[in-house]
Amino acid sequence: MTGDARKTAEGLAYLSGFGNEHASEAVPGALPEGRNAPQRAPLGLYAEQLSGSAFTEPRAHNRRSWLYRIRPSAAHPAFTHTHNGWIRTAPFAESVPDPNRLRWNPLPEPTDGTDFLAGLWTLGGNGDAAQRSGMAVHLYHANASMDRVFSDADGELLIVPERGGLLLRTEFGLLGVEPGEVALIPRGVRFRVELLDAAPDGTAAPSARGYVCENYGAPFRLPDLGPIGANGLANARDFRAPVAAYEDVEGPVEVVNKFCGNLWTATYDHSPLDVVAWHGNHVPYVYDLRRFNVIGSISYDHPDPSIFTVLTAPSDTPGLAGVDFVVFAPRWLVGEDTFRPPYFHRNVMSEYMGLIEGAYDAKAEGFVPGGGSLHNMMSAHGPDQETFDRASAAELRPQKIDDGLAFMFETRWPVTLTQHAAGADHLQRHYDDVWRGLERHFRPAP
Ligand SMILES: O=C(O)Cc1cc(O)ccc1O
Ligand SMILES: [Fe+2]
Repeated sequence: MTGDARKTAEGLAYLSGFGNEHASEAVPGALPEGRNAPQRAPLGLYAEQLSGSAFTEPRAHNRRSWLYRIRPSAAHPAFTHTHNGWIRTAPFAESVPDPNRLRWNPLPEPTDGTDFLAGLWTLGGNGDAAQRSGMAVHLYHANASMDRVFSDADGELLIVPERGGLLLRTEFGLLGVEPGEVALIPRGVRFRVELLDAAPDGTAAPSARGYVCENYGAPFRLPDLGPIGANGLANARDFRAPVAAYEDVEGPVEVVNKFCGNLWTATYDHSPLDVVAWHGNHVPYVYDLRRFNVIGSISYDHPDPSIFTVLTAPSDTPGLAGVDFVVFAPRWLVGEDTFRPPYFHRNVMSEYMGLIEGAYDAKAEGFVPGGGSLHNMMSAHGPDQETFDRASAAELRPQKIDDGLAFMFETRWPVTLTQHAAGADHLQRHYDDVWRGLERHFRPAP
């Protein structure tokens, strides 16, 4: 069930644009013309709608796709409850919400035969999946491709690889996603995660690793640009959706469905990745973070990191995100008479940060690729002592920050940890010490 022997993202075709009404057919004539549900769909296919928003939501936010498939999704046996592995779901009540600054090293290497789903490890989250609000932070590590198929009724999945490329076989077609890129699987869309080859000779990467934001709330969208104008930040045309590609497989296929926090499994007698044509706007996509158009201060002061928002999942309160996905991409710093790294701060929003490669400009050491930090609501944080000392004394020439790629999931509610994250061996025990050496410099008299 894992398809081609060699797994590479080369040569995959894509459709360009964010939120578009895309249309694609893997077989000419598979997509009906002029209507969604003809009496008999072309080529003997079944027509089916997948709704990602209520039917009646405003047109600008309405999301649905029409799928033309070999079998309707309804043709499946009953799901039975299975074990949840390391996956947990909001509401999170396993641990006492922690006001401390917390930082983790990367997950340990997975045991042999760990696929993406078995290697999905929930750090924590907020809200309530059944109420369709809030989010969860997960990490993953995997050294095997999935044979099974997964779908998440609880939310959309923003996948942020840190190590190893992934091939996502979805109902809508194939997406390749490498470290430095992100992929989004919309709520309810079925997919399988396979590991891309690390080398052209077909050698698979020893393991893949990364982060996942599970967004239970309103789907991620591009932020408004306000006075920035019509262009900039993540440009819509750089988002890529797959072209239709289908599996025509008869035989047992395990399908795992995450529903209100639990995993349910059923063995289908065919592959549900059997969509021959589709059209609509509830679609998976990939985005290369290096395409992000970074906008910042060209005069003085360090702007708030909202300027680096790639995608925002709005709440019911204007300007208040359920979760923002923010990237700290390569950029020039030119601020005059300015402390250039991130400032000291306390924030009503809660900040989970991860590192895709290199280093992050607020932390001299200890924040490593594959690791992560959590600065919950109002916890005091900012540059570590070494960064503060260096930046306070630095000569303010134009400076290129191009030695790392960090990101943040910034959310409106505190993140409560799972028990396994709160007690993890890879939780750093002395993170507070990075701010310990910040001495007083106050001199009341000049
Ligand atoms: O805490 C962090 O490193 C993230 C962050 C970056 C920044 O440039 C300003 C504020 C902020 O929370
Ligand atoms: Fe912060």
